[in-house]
Amino acid sequence: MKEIEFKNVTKVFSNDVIGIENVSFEIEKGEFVFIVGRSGSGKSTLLKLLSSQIEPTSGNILVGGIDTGKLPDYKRPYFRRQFGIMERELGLLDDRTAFDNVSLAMYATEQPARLIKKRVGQVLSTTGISHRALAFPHELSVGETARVLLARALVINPKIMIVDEPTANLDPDASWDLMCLLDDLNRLGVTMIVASHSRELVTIMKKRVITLVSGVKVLDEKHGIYNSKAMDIFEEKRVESERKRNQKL
Ligand SMILES: Nc1ncnc2c1ncn2[C@@H]1O[C@H](COP(=O)(O)OP(=O)(O)OP(=O)(O)O)[C@@H](O)[C@H]1O
Repeated sequence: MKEIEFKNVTKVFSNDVIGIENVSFEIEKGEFVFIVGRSGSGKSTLLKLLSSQIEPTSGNILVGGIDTGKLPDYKRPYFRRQFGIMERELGLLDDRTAFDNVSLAMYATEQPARLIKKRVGQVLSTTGISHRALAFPHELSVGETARVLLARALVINPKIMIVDEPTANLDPDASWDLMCLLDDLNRLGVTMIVASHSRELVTIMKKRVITLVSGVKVLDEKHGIYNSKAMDIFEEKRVESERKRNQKL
């Protein structure tokens, strides 16, 4: 079943910078998809469009068959609850423990305190960080922080996980453990969309890989790899056609 559809989606920011250009793809329920590309290629823009944190300039984004552009404002908060978002920009609150940081994400769901406590305990255990539940963010290692961020994204029981650079700044062992955790969650049925710079991990995982070059989707492979050669070729072609365009002007 199609869970996500991007139809000719373009995002141009207010300064005329193109985030992504004419991108189309479909993602099935329960898929694991990597979004790869060099810095500035549009990975975060794509993820933010998907979770309705920003609006497309043109094109359509459908989630569960619903066109997000046609969603009335009053339905948006409920709509967003189907996404668990793990982004470093959405950091932890310094003056709250790991446990409280994760609990806060559940307050909007208006569940009783007893249930929130139970659910947070479960999720901290799933992400392997319950032993640090009472630690404050400055007392956590980078790897532990990543696990708390993951727990916070998971606690609302999302259908779709949007994960931006989960292994940034992690050592190889911690990166691998975290990737395996994402894989385990995916096997439980959560659709997983992960932007990553990690050449080795993307290649080892053998998942679907969507490759962006300068905001354009250039590859979409079922059991893909982090294909930096393809990125170079497409980047060269882009520069060449831009040069030709400029010469004509
Ligand atoms: N809010 C914004 N306003 C203006 N330009 C933006 C904005 N957000 C992103 N951009 C630009 O859009 C392009 C794509 O950025 P994006 O953050 O999506 O890339 P990325 O692939 O996630 O990069 P990185 O790997 O470095 O995080 C870049 O040229 C960036 O400068």
